[in-house]
Amino acid sequence: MKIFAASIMCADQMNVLAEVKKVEDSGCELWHCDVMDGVFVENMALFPEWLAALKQVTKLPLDIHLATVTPEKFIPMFAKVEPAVISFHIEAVQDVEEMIALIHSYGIKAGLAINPETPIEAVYPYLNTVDMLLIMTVNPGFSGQTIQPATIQKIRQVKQHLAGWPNAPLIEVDGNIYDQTIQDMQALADIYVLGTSALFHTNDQTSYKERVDYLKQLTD
Ligand SMILES: O=C(CO)[C@H](O)[C@H](O)COP(=O)(O)O
Repeated sequence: MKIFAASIMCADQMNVLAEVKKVEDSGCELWHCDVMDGVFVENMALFPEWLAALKQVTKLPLDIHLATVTPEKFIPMFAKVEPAVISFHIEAVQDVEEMIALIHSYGIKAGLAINPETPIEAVYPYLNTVDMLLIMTVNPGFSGQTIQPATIQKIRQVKQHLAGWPNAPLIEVDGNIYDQTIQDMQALADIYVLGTSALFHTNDQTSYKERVDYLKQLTD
């Protein structure tokens, strides 16, 4: 069984408490939290105090994705929120190992995020030290985009590369994840981020729990 993470930026921001309850009852096991700085991506989202407030009202752990430049500035700020994992972008740093060590120094799991255009081989030197690989299947920044199909081959390739590794990092996928793309990924990922494509702001009348139950059986 795979893990599903609900993307909090996609929730109804005027009814966050109700959304928290519905997501907690749905079988999602993580909150995916996109932090956007308006520089690395052309959008802004989430700040430490907001996530600290979320942490007060939810029992689900936080999975923070820094879609930012200078993650070395943001990691200490967001470490205070005590998330389960912080991911940063390989495209945003010179010294990847240093950033992984900085996250680990707070006792937090480290994730390495990669954009659709970056060749998957770029992450290979770090797969021994990261806990999670976040493969963006759309360009980060905005919800509601269409998957870039070539990213599915990247997931397949890294999964083959990791075959047989005893402590392989978990593979998380984010961007336009829904029935069809989950099936196209053939259960290659470990963590699926659900945003507007499958969970929030859809016209689907079924409950979040019914949707997550259905999506989970597609990953078996
Ligand atoms: O990555 C993101 C934005 O950059 C969000 O997590 C994303 O919005 C996920 O969901 P969807 O693509 O279904 O809206």
